[in-house]
Amino acid sequence: MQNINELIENVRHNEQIALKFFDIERCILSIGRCDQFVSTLTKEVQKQFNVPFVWVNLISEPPLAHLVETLEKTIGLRDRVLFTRRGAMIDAIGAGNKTVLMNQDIGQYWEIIPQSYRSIIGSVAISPLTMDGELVGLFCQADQDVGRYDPTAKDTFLLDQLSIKISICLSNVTAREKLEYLATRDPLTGLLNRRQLELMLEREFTRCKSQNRDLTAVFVDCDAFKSINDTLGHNCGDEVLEYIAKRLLKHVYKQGLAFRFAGDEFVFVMPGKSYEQAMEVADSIHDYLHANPLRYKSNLVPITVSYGGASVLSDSPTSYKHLLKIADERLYNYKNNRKRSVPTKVFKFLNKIR
Ligand SMILES: Nc1nc2c(ncn2[C@@H]2O[C@H](COP(=O)(O)OP(=O)(O)OP(=O)(O)O)[C@@H](O)[C@H]2O)c(=O)[nH]1
Repeated sequence: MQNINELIENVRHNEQIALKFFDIERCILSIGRCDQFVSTLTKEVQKQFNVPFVWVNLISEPPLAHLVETLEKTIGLRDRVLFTRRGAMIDAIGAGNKTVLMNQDIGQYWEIIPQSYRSIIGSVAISPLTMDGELVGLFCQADQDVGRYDPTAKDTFLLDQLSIKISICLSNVTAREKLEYLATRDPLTGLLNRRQLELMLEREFTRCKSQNRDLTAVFVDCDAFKSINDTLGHNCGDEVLEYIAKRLLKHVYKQGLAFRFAGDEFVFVMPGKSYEQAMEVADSIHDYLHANPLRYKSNLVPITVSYGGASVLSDSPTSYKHLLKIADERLYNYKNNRKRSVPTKVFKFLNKIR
């Protein structure tokens, strides 16, 4: 008789858990952004099951590589998401792709645990997150109490069910983000595309004008790019564009955004920065490229760029398109003035290997 009561009690308990799973799934199923997904998932599980520490580990390679930038930039996700080697994940859960419970020697798996939790947690449940059968992450729940996720006493069936649901939702959000990434980025350099430049500039231009705040846009164009293509080939040309794009990102990072405008033309935009401040950044990009030729096969390809900028406060443009037009004209003037001087280094090099 007691067994039947126990059985009924178990069924009730499982039904309650299934309802909680349903609530969690309902909250995360239609989320389109990975930062909201991680934030909502971890908070919902904390709330529904009263778990003090919940976080996910994700790989930083495909198919999740495009999520890294957003997730690392989101301040509220500190301790909620870690980018971890797949090897470290396999070390923790083995090859079985099943939930593992631990309350001893947790320290040896430090790579998969946020630093601030390492000395506090007494037990942890680690569940695999998979996409197309491949391990891509771990869903982790932990408590100070060593008995909460005791490997000798607990069945992991329900936790495995939860991790399957989370894996399906992760696949959905990843696919949505991938589509958005492809629609907003230049496929060669990974920089934001021209459409995004126009959307961002239109928004920021209105905001800066109304707040009497500065905003500077700078065109950057590779010198003699056609000759690089013609002499060393299209692949080399592609590498030059990628090299310039990386440099732009490095110098503009945290102060603004960089875009591929068209062909060998790039634009960076710095809200809140004056013309002089943005020009200093352009100078430093130019100087770096000038001093560091690109290594392509057995060649060191010299690269120089021309640039021209315009800003809201010093040029008083009437629209964001006008701002871009002024910057483009300055680039054109700069290029024409320099044509006879600096790029000679590039031409000399190209003539030598022709
Ligand atoms: N490799 C490569 N070439 C491209 C790409 N997009 C455009 N191009 C080429 O870039 C070249 C741009 O030529 P131009 O606008 O004359 O530029 P340039 O030779 O740098 O001339 P100046 O700007 O006057 O110094 C064209 O030959 C395009 O075919 C690309 O994605 N990859």
